[in-house]
Amino acid sequence: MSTYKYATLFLARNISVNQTRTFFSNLKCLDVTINRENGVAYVLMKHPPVNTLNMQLISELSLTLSNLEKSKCQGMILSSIFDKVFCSGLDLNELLKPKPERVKGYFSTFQELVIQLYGSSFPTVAAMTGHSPAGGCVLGMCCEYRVMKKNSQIGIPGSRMGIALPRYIVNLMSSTIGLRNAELMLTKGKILNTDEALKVGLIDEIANDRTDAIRKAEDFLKEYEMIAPLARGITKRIIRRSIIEDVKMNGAADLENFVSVIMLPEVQEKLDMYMYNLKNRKRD
Ligand SMILES: CCCCCCCCCCCC/C=C/CC(=O)SCCNC(=O)CCNC(=O)[C@H](O)C(C)(C)COP(=O)(O)OP(=O)(O)OC[C@H]1O[C@@H](n2cnc3c(N)ncnc32)[C@H](O)[C@@H]1OP(=O)(O)O
Repeated sequence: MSTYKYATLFLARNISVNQTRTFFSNLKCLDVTINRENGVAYVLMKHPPVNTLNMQLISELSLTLSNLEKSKCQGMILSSIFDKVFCSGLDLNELLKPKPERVKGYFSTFQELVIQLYGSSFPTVAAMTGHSPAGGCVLGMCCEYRVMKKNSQIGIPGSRMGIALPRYIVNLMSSTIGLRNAELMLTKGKILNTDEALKVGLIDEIANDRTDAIRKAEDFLKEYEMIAPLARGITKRIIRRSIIEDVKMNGAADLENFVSVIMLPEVQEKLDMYMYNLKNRKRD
């Protein structure tokens, strides 16, 4: 991200550039900055054009989370440098005509990222600056609070593509919006607009634009300033334990099962068609 863009991002919220420090400078798909005053980390995805979760972005997110845990950061805002898209989900190129070992490694790295983000000790907010389909929705659900820019879309279209989602994703959705809403949403592979997402509780607030999304995310984190981090972290882990333990127990079997489904000719055909439609659809 250019210095100008940084300056506008922080000055818009009365934080001087001097109050921030770049946490890592050698990441290709992320900008990670920490506000020295309050210890909040800004993790901004910057993998053009639409933050597709390729192996590099997933690995950098994972590395960053490990380092933030070690650095005792006080909170994290996960966002995107792009105004229209938060994250376009998993890289469909990884799912098309895949080699079994490669695709297994890919899903297992994503699964580890989900556990890491969902189980992080510090508070997390997703400032979703735009569309958040599938894997983008999953990243958001792993955070404790979600702010999404108006006129965006969010959801997981797995069923529409003939793919049953792994159990940990279904559990994550159920714990976010309740069993009934999760059933309706996931069995239909439904994508919601911002208002619908707010109504079912998939997001917590709507933002007018990117700056507003970041400001609302900061306001959420501010509420924790007077709360003891240890007590907060332990409570979060207790609440989140069942999903994390379930992934640890059943994640490997889920993965095997899921990979064999992805390799089925009929699923590959659907994915191929999906990709074709994506490349050839009318842009708005
Ligand atoms: C969907 C279920 C699959 C099941 C897999 C299960 C995995 C299990 C574990 C995880 C569970 C959670 C599920 C995750 C699954 C996924 O994440 S699969 C990916 C699903 N994502 C999508 O369907 C999003 C598709 N993209 C869009 O709808 C749009 O791109 C956008 C709304 C995000 C942005 O629109 P716009 O700004 O108009 O950009 P585009 O011109 O469409 O895109 C630019 C460019 O990027 C390519 N692209 C977009 N998304 C992806 C992607 N996910 N993978 C690969 N490539 C992608 C797009 O084709 C364009 O390329 P060209 O410029 O045409 O070459």
